[in-house]
Amino acid sequence: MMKANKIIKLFKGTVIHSLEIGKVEILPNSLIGIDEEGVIQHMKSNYEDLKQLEKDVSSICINNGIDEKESVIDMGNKFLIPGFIDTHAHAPQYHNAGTGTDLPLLKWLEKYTFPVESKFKDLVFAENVYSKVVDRMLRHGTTTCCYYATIHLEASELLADIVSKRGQRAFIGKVCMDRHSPDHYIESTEQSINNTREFVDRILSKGNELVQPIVTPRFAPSCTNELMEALGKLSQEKQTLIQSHLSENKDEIEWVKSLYPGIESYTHVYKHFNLLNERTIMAHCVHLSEEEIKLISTQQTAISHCPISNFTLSSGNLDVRKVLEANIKLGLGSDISGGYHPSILQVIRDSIKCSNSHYFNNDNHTPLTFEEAFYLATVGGSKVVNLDHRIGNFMIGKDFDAQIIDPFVSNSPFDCFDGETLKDIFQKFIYLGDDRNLSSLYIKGNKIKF
Ligand SMILES: O=c1[nH]c(=O)c2nc[nH]c2[nH]1
Repeated sequence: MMKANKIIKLFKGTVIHSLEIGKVEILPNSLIGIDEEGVIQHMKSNYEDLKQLEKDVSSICINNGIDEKESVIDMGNKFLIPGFIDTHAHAPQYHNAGTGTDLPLLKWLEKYTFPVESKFKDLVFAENVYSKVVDRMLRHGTTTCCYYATIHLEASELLADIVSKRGQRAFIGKVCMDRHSPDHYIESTEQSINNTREFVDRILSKGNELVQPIVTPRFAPSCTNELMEALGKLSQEKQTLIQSHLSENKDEIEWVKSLYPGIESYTHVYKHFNLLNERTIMAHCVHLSEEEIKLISTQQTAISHCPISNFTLSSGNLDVRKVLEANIKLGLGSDISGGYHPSILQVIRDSIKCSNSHYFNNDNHTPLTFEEAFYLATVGGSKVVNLDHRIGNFMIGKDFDAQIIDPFVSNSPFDCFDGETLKDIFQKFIYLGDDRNLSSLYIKGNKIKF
């Protein structure tokens, strides 16, 4: 049984969240109370009698010894939604976001991505880019992010420190690459193993439960067997999450086939090295065979769907319906900077377009609805990072990771009209909203500056 702590803050107004895929609950006249740990202790909705709501506000304030004027946030005609969860982003690549959109994956890595990542050995350069990317993610309502850093130990730790300072919830990975990488951006096997262990220990020793290390073999082609094996063992020993890339681009898949002629498939390569389990997040997964989908499902591995990136690098389109039908954990990723936009709202829109494009070629594909895409950006993401008991929606006992959205802000990118329902306004926000609509942001109950 969860201990009910003293409520220190109340949020009054419309709450919108998902409890199950495809269903968005729109709950006017709601009351959410959080304790000093930022945990939701009270959640009641749909008061028909507003006097009763006010009575409850007063009695909660009296019972918890808090001042009504200071502790109650009346959201008025704004609404509360869960923070977005970005399940795949490359923090250093934010430097390049919006540029270098003309090449497919392997050429793009060589021409644009490795050169910029190699600059992160310079901590001044790193601090500038990392401060900006974390601030930008927060401004777009991303309360939890799975970040790739670079191969550099110190700069990766710096990213974790910046994230901690800003109060974001995140998984941070020091990238591992000990082969098929340029001379200016490669580590020895020994360096990669030792620095990853050191990185994991350093992050864990900081004791910030919101910021966790994640073991990060870049992708199978850039890691030797010895490194892959060591990373599988390390993540098992430390019980960390694992993130990598899988089946994004057809040339990449052919390359993996040539590197591992004896192994059944790209997905089986990760399985072979104990890197495909219930703590793993695989980005992209665009070209999986039926066998590979089955294996991912059996292993309870999660997929991060990155449609902006998949369109931009001309990688292909993930069939989300197939993934959902296989009962695979699925969330959304910006994949900065393969994906050019840091906003999960933009990723939601492209996930719907991606699914629609499947439908053009296959009548049996039911296109993703905006309600489903919103679920993937919130609850879906929470399952991907194995934190669905803590975040994703506003159930009692979960942490309060939330965005207060103002659809009527003076410079709003969309207009609302008389007679529109809350659902209409919410849908307009999903399709047309942006950071101008973000009024306040909370992570584990803390109000975040952005
Ligand atoms: O979209 C991607 N971005 C990357 O940085 C990367 N590295 C390997 N595979 C990758 N795919």
